[in-house]
Amino acid sequence: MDIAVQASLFDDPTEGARLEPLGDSVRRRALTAGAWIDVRPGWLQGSEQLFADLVDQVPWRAERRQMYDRVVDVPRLVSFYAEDAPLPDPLLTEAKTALDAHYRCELGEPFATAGLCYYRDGTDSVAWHGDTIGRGGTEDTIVAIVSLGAARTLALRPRGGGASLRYSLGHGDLLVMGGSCQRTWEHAVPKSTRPTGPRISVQFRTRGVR
Ligand SMILES: O=C(O)CCC(=O)C(=O)O
Ligand SMILES: [Fe+2]
Repeated sequence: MDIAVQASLFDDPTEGARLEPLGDSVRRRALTAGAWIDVRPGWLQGSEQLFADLVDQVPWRAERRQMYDRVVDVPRLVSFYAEDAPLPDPLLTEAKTALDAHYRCELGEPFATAGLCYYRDGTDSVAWHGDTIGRGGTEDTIVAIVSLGAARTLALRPRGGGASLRYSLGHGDLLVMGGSCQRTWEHAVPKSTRPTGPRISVQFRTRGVR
């Protein structure tokens, strides 16, 4: 291929999105109580156009969510893709396939659903919670999060108190919560007072975990 043509292919944001191999590029951090976090920065490369397509094409809706004993408004937009629902972009299907291959032995089942969240700016957020609706409240599970767009903080803290951890996630980063993380730890995306660009997070979960 002509070098000029090749260069223009790489420059074209619509052609750019691709997944790096996972393999041993994933770093695990053991938390307390059998919880763990895997991190793979920059897993999804060149996702600018994918981000713009998802903003335009996903049927976003406002969220209300059960938080402890109440149903509250959550300041962000969401869209849920149930098991077998076609995902809004083939790259997300590819991501699910790669995560299935990487976690299948440990997880014992495939990822089934995809929850998409759209944080329009720093005032959008999600409060401290675990994904405990369904099996995540009683069993170990794995929730894999791919982050697109501007970086936001994902904070984690042990239930019952203790120091929190903060990860800056955007631009194709992968963070995976595993083991007892949903029931022994909580996570949140805090509001940001700094000017903050939009972020989309894609959470892959197993059947019966929300
Ligand atoms: O935006 C994120 O990365 C986290 C989203 C989340 O925790 C949830 O929707 O349950
Ligand atoms: Fe969550």
